[in-house]
Order: sequence, then structure tokens, then C-alpha cells
Amino acid sequence: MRFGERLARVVSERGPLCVGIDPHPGLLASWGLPQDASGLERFALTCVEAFGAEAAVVKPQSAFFEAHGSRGVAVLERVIADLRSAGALVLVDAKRGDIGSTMAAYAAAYLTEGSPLAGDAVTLSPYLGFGSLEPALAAAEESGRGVFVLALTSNPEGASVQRARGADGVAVAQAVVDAAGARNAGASPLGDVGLVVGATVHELGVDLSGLNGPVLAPGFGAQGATVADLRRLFGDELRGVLPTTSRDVLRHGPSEADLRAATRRVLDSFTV
Ligand SMILES: O=c1ccn([C@@H]2O[C@H](COP(=O)(O)O)[C@@H](O)[C@H]2O)c(=O)[nH]1
Repeated sequence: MRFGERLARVVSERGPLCVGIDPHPGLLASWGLPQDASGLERFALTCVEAFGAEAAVVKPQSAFFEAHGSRGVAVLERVIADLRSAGALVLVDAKRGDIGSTMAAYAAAYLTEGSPLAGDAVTLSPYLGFGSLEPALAAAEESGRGVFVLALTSNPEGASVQRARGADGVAVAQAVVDAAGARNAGASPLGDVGLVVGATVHELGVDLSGLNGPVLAPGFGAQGATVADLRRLFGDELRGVLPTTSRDVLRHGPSEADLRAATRRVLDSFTV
């Protein structure tokens, strides 16, 4: 089954929430864990136990695993496998983007069946040109996986690039939306090429009506966005919108029960 189909199914079963696993050094400290790969592993596996069977999508942030070197990457590989066994879709947040020939190697790592770093989807940066992502888009299609391409990121610095207009007058972010929509044309219920649109942005300023794909909306809690922002940006019809939060749930650890309860509270806030 394609990624868009699997996503629609798991969201209908579990609700529209993505929870991030972001093992910040400060969180390791507040959970009473050592600042090494063993602390990282304990942190991440606690998350798997707490919400791997709750959240529709879980998003390990690759940077925090890479920061621990090869042992950290080995932990990420285990986390990906364990989350998939728990029934969550795994979105590896690695924000890869490079010239096409190098993208092919990233595609082999993150989007190819049998690779230990391949979850269900990966985040990509289109700022070497959307066309440079072609090897990843092709690999995702081939293996039934998905991608989430940065369109409007949640950080304030993103606007200077993403809101800029090309010679044709079209904003860079709108061009990304349109390119993603073209890849998703005709797919049902959702295409496999999603976008990242931060819930913190002041106004949407792009037309998502032709996307026909999922939208990952980061920025809740720690970055200040609220459920009201979600409705303001995307309207009451949130089909395909996947709010994501990391620290706002993770600060409730290390108790698995408290992490699970926080996950449920956040999900309820989106669905009431
Ligand atoms: O525009 C973007 C794209 C990705 N992120 C990532 O999401 C999480 C957010 O963590 P919080 O603790 O909920 O702030 C993090 O991994 C970011 O790298 C984003 O925030 N904005």
C-alpha cells in the first residue's frame, strides 16, 4: 500500500497527530539520563513504549541521534524498527537536500526497502531546486514511501527565502506547493508527497487547494503555536493536516504513563 493510503488509514484509527522524538541534551538531563548513547537509547526507547502504539506518526529528529555518532545512528535504526512494529508510521526528520546524484544516495538510505534508516517517510529540503529531489521522489514511489518537503518552515528566518518571489511573480513556497501537487495529481485518498507548513506562520499566503497530499504542521507548544493557529491557517477542515509536537510531550517524561497521557491530551485538543 502507498504511503498516502497508509497515512489516511492510521490517522482514521489513531487520529491526526505526529509526536517527535527529539532527545535534546536538556531533556536527557531532566529525565535523569546520561549525555551519551546509552542515555539517548533509554530516552528514545521510552518514547517508543509510551506513544509508539498511540500516535499515528512518530518523527525521530535525526540530528539528535547523529550528534552521538555511529552509536547514535544505531539507536535511530532500532527506534525506526521498533516504532514500525508498534504500528506507527515513522517520519525520519533528516531534511535532506542535495544535487541529484547525491540525492540518489540519500534516497537509498531513507527511502529504499531494506535500508535500516528507511522509515515510512523522510523530510526533504527543496532549496537546491525541487527538481533535484527527483531521485528521492522516484525511490519513494518505488518503495511505497512518502516525503515531506519544506514549504513554509516554522522558524522566523524561513520567510526571507520561502516568501521571496521568482521572476514569474510566484512565491518560492507556492512553487514548492505546486510542484508537490503535480506529483500527487489523481492520487486517492492522499498523495505521497507532503509538505511542511509551520503552524507558527502569521498567514498562510499560499494556496494549498491543489496539493492533494498531507501537510506536516510543526510549531506547537515550545514554538508557541496553538490549536487556534491550526484552524486559522488551515480552516476547520483539517483533512491531511498532521500537527506535530515534540518538546511539549517530551517534557512530561521519563514516566511512560505521563508521556502517553500528554500525547492523548494533545491529540484531544486537536480533535474536540
Ligand atoms: O519547519 C519546521 C520543520 C521541522 N521542524 C522540526 O519539528 C520539531 C519541532 O520540535 P518542537 O519541540 O515541537 O518545537 C523539531 O524536530 C524541528 O526540527 C520544525 O520545528 N519546523
